[in-house]
Amino acid sequence: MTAADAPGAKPPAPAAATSLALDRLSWSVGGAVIVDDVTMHVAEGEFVALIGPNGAGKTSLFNLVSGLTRPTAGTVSLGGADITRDAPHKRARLGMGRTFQTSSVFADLTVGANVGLAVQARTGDSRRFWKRAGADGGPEASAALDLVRLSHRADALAGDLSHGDKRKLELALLLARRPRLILLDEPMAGVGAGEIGELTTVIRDVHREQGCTVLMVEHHMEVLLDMADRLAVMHHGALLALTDPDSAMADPDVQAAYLGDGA
Ligand SMILES: Nc1ncnc2c1ncn2[C@@H]1O[C@H](COP(=O)(O)OP(=O)(O)OP(=O)(O)O)[C@@H](O)[C@H]1O
Repeated sequence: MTAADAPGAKPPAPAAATSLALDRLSWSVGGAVIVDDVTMHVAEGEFVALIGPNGAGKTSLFNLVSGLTRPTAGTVSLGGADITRDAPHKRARLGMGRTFQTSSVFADLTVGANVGLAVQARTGDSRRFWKRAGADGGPEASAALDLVRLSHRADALAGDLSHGDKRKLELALLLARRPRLILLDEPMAGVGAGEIGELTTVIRDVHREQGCTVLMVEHHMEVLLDMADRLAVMHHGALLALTDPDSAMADPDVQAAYLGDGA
């Protein structure tokens, strides 16, 4: 009898199912290989940060994941379903949500109405939205605003928000669509130093409380180290490392890539 067979022994924890799977993914333009044979599996609920020097191919890989561009080779799967040929809106319906480096909020609407519209876009219930939009966009919008710590700004015009608060609003817009997988494209870009700490906390709360999978591109290394389960390090279009943050930062190849002599 092994220890695992002993009476009262706990069964081994089941391995988490794969959320996002990229298999041998490549993308070439005009003869240049921009994404080079990337294989990466992200588990349900995992937080993976995609890092790498400028021009490494991070945004290009994001575009392949979200469907903005089609790979020249390889596959993208979500929850086991092959979505390689699916358009971005179909991926969104399957539970993939993405923020962009440029803001996508309606500047002339209130914060609450922006989130209310996102809820309505999911439920398709325009009557319910317009009935409640005047107040705060409805209870689901309020819950999303609470989670991103923006409830106190529900009546403000979205265009009047600081960069950091706009990023929180974009997260609330994503949450309203109830994604299984969130793609965050440089959420700290343009955000003032004083707002980075709170935005980091909000992203961490969203990940923990919603239990969704997160893939995030970010240059601010200091926020990633205690946030991400694993770092995926890209260099010259290829995946150089995919491991826990400490191991990734200690990897000589990763250090060389950041110093510019890792070619
Ligand atoms: N449509 C395109 N046509 C030609 N080259 C492209 C195209 N898109 C990206 N590239 C090139 O591919 C490389 C990777 O670009 P990408 O934007 O994916 O890198 P990145 O890692 O996101 O960089 P950064 O950190 O600076 O945002 C760059 O050399 C870029 O010039």
